[in-house]
Amino acid sequence: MGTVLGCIADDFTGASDLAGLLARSGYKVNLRIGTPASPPENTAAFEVIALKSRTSPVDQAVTEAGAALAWLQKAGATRFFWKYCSTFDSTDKGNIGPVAEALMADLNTDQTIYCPAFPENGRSVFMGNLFVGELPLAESPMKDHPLTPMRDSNLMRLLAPQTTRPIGLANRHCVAQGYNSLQTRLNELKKDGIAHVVIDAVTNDDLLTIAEACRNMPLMTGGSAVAMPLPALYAADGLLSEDTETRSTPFIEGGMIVLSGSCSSMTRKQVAAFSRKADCFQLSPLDLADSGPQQARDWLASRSKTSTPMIYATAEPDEVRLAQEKLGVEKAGEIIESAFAQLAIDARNHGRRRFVIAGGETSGAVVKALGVSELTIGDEIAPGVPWTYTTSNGQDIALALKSGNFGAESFFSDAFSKLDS
Ligand SMILES: Nc1ncnc2c1ncn2[C@@H]1O[C@H](COP(=O)(O)OP(=O)(O)OP(=O)(O)O)[C@@H](O)[C@H]1O
Ligand SMILES: O=C(O)[C@@H](O)C(=O)CO
Repeated sequence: MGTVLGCIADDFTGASDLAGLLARSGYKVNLRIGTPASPPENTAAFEVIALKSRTSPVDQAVTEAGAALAWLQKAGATRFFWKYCSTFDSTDKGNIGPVAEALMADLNTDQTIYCPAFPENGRSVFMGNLFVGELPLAESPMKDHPLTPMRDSNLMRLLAPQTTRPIGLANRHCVAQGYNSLQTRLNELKKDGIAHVVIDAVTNDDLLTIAEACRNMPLMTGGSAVAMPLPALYAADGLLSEDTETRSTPFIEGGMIVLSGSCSSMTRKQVAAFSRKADCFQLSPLDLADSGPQQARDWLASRSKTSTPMIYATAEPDEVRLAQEKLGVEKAGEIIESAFAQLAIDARNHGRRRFVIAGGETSGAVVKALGVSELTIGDEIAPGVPWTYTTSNGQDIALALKSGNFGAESFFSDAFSKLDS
């Protein structure tokens, strides 16, 4: 039996989040960085391809997703999952809708679902509105995101400028009545020509109902949590030939480092907490634009191999706005990401082997720079953030790719303690 579920994620932290949640089932999950150039081999029942396309131009994101789909189809998959952020990170020119429509066309299917809910991380959807904790998305710190400020909480309205076909809702009352009620609602909406169905979910039980009702759709879309029940459902359907496996966590020796390019409110707290015990260097986009990353590189080179330094660009919203006004939004992001890419290579060349990276775009820049093509999923540090293992330049390394808003305040220390336990 080949791949049962083929997943395409729009960023690297999102891909490791999804792979980690699927891996909770014990079934093998492969996490590929970008679409492999060679035909599928050593495939798993669950394949996840990480793209760095969240903020790419639409045409590029659609082309990259199409190539990932074609590879996953060659691997044998007939069901697909399009993973985006649990806070629906996108703009009016965003890629969530266009990629979904392109995948639907390739798969010749008339309907898909949208469910970014992730109850373990406080994301819920009610009457089509996304909440972060108790706050509507547009009132949460996501309103100040550097690249995708979220200023509306209603998923139907957010999707409208990104799609060409009708959008509808299957609300919580329907989901709470269970699988049959949801299937009936989806069929009614399909008869009415509704291609894009936002589905409410507040609890993991809601997500189970949704996964049960949608598990055989050619395309599901959402955050990672709605995919989490799928392995057990496919196993019950007799679709999985292999047994579950116990994961072994390799011991990676060598120095540690934290690289943080996320400016989310949780990352800001994590950086503040870790800076009380770590040796730190703050990257300034304006200084980088003037004189490049040499100062940071020299600072890193002079750290003791046994210390755990943290380099961060993480800043308060006002500081971010100031840099963006001076440099432009894209340029500010790019300058920082390319500095992190260089610093990650330096860190590896200095013998550092255990990396905690905060932020999806930041993780994308670092993982690409380290020349990684695949990640093995290890133990979860916090919901949606597993340790992952790979090789870079012939060296075994461990990487934790932390989504901006995930993890407790003590996450960076928690991550390293987990490796030693
Ligand atoms: N001080 C700063 N000024 C301007 N831009 C910044 C600053 N610090 C970081 N950035 C940029 O902001 C973006 C943050 O995005 P990133 O995806 O890394 O974090 P995130 O969105 O919080 O994480 P996730 O996508 O996992 O939720 C990056 O492009 C980064 O380079
Ligand atoms: O869904 C989430 O919140 C994360 O996996 C993510 O996509 C962060 O970039």
